Amino acid sequence: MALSEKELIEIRRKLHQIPEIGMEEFETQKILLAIIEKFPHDFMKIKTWKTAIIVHLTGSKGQTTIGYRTDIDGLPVEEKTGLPFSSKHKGRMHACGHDIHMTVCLGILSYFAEHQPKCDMTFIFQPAEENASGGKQLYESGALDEWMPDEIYAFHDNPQLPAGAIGCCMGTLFAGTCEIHAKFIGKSGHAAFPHLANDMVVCGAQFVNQIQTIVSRNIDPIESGVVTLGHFEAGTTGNVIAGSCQIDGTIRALTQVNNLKIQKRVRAIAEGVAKSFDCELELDLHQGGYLPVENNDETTKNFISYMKENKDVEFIETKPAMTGEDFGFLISKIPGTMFWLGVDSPYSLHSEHLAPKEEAIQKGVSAMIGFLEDRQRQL
Ligand SMILES: CC(=O)N[C@@H](CCC[C@H](N)C(=O)O)C(=O)O
Repeated sequence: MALSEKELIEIRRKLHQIPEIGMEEFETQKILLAIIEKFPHDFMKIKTWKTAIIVHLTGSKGQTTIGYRTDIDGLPVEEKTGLPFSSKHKGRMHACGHDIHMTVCLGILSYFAEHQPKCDMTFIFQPAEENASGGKQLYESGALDEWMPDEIYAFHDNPQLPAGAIGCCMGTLFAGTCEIHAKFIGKSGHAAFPHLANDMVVCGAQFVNQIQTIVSRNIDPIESGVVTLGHFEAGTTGNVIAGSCQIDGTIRALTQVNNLKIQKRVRAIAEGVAKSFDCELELDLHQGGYLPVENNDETTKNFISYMKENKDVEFIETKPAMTGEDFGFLISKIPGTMFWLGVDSPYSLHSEHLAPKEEAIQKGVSAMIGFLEDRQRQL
């Protein structure tokens, strides 16, 4: 039997309690496999790659393969929702709602495992969306090759949209991102003798300030970009000059051209600051698979038109967002559509208080089963 709403909620709560960091999703994989194993296997094949699971359904007239992807990793966040089914893993939380993503994916899979699709279908449970470009790694491993989708779909939950609403737009949905890891290495010393040391707090502060000019001075104001430095660590106490400074952050831009432009400016400023402070610099700018999520024109036009016409779906045309997603890599290889599923929460993604509304799950499953059936009639 396809999973009922009650079963879906039970599964979501179970998954919510065991969040794991990217590429370490061993328990998550075990639970997912145990659930999938119970689905009918008449036309289903399963394989794993590291902590990923790939499920293939052979369609009755399978000439085209439709892909559907969920991510499965959690974040290094200490949960503070107070929910009775809060995370049991200290310092780990499904603070980006991937427990909702997995549950919706299982709901859709459970339906098609029972109702043979016309097209072949590949369901991808992908690790490490948050930290290690799991989608890119999986694609490049070749594990998808024999079941490679011709088109692919995925969603991200959105606390700002009503529970169960579907949001999407033509073109770019999410920004491309790039992690910044900068370490300035000078010389520590006594607070009273600055001339005998090389103070990396002052150096790091210069870097932070100069970085602020990139978006305001180097990016066309009609376009956009973000440079956020979320982590600054230097020194140990007030009367010791800090000998090193670690700064970490992230770049976001809606086009790859602007992303690369910002990366170039971050590098130039970091190198310039290091030179002017006569210190060493270790700089890592890491984009990995976090390319802009560029929705394909044909699949997205069709997706939006289905969702708008479906009376049971609340469809909201959204603007592009500066969130990143390594689905950007998969969608650069396979045409497809990414969309939002509303989960209505006053807290943002990555908040320790995020508590998505569970009524979104069944709504998301029903909307996607309807869409995927409609799509298969066209192919
Ligand atoms: C939806 C979401 O929140 N995605 C993450 C993706 C991480 C990107 C990468 N690790 C970075 O920090 O640049 C996001 O932070 O947008």
